[in-house]
Amino acid sequence: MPLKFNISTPNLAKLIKLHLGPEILKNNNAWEILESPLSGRGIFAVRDIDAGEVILSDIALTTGPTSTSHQHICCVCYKTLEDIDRDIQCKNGCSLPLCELCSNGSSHSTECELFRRWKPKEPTQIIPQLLRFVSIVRCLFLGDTQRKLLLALQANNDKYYANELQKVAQCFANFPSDREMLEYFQYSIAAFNTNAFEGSCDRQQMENRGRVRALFPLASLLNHQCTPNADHYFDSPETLVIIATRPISKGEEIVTSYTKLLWSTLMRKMFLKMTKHFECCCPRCVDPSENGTYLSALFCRQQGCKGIMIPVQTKTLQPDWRCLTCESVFPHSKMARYQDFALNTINNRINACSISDMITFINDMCPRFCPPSNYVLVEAKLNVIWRMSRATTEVFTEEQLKCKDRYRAELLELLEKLGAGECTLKKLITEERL
Ligand SMILES: C[S@@+](CC[C@H](N)C(=O)[O-])C[C@H]1O[C@@H](n2cnc3c(N)ncnc32)[C@H](O)[C@@H]1O
Repeated sequence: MPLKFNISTPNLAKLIKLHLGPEILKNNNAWEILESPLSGRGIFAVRDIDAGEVILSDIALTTGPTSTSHQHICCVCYKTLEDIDRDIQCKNGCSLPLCELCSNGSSHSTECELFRRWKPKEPTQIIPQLLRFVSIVRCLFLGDTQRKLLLALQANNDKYYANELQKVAQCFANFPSDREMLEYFQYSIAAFNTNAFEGSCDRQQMENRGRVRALFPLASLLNHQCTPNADHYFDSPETLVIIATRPISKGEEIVTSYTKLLWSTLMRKMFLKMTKHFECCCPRCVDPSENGTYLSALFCRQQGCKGIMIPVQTKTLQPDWRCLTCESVFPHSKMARYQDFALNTINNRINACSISDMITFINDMCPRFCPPSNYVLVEAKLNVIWRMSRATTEVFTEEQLKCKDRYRAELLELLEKLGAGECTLKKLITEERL
């Protein structure tokens, strides 16, 4: 089969239904695949859908561990491997982390054999690039329908994806040089980077599972909007569920966000351009006030002025900035330096401070150099709520608990202004399951 499978949209829909099978399709019929005015193919509602309703469930083509987990997980069942000092690598010498149960099962044997044949140069180390490559190697083992689906997905061309394969090749003494196989890997890397979902597959935090990276043929057709009408969660490592965050009318395109909801417009634009190769022109992106949230805002650089500055043009990545009070205009280069300063100062603290120092820093220091609406400060507050809801031994003062409640109320108000509806972030903040 040639690399890249050209298929009409109706035939792609048939193939996806074949992949999902009748049992899964039974309660999975609120959607259809059509050409999208946003880009290529998209998913559309065939009936009115309520907020909170499940729109669709999708079954992965392949899954694998992510490279960024702070704790090692089994690369087959994704359960966290408790004691990192214990021998957690595959007993047969492929170098991948594996739990006791999966090391005795058969699911890992084919990829294990390949890894051993390619000879990892550092077999006693767990190398992040190789963890990320597991999901790509598994594309070799797809059945006919699943392979056709993989090759029918959009796969953006990017020189960094070639680097990704090169870096993997350098980790092995005997990596294949066969052109067909390398092209298949290259294509699979591009398809993953364009379409894959990453997330925790332990929604209830009961199974002790880590983060997974997976490619879903139907959910890969979801286009992006910065204020989306749908969100997702992993029901298991192989199952992705898409839910409506607000009521969706029959005929409306179902869209998710590829970025974090609380990022500023410039941050989202840069991320989408660099990683997904498009410029978003949704209503949120063209509103300089960012739905009245002023997530980009920085203090005016004019001496004596206490106003806030926002980017004035919405189409460029290097806009001029204008003060809403004194109307001074500053070039992006100057404001970008100032934004970087705020970002680095706050992020350095996030990584190094205790929770109580972080609260003091947010309340007493940040207002001197960063408007409260700026997305970096918003993310810092989110981080405090997250750490406080996870802390099991620390005892907080009444004052600190009040701060947490205030941050929560501010964040919920922000999500309301953005029209984010019943999104996963709102649920996590409300239920303190961040
Ligand atoms: C996950 S795919 C979405 C499905 C894709 N439309 C297709 O036909 O397979 C992601 C790609 O779709 C395109 N895309 C998604 N949302 C878009 C939007 N709002 N505006 C322009 N292009 C978009 C971009 O090229 C992006 O890299």
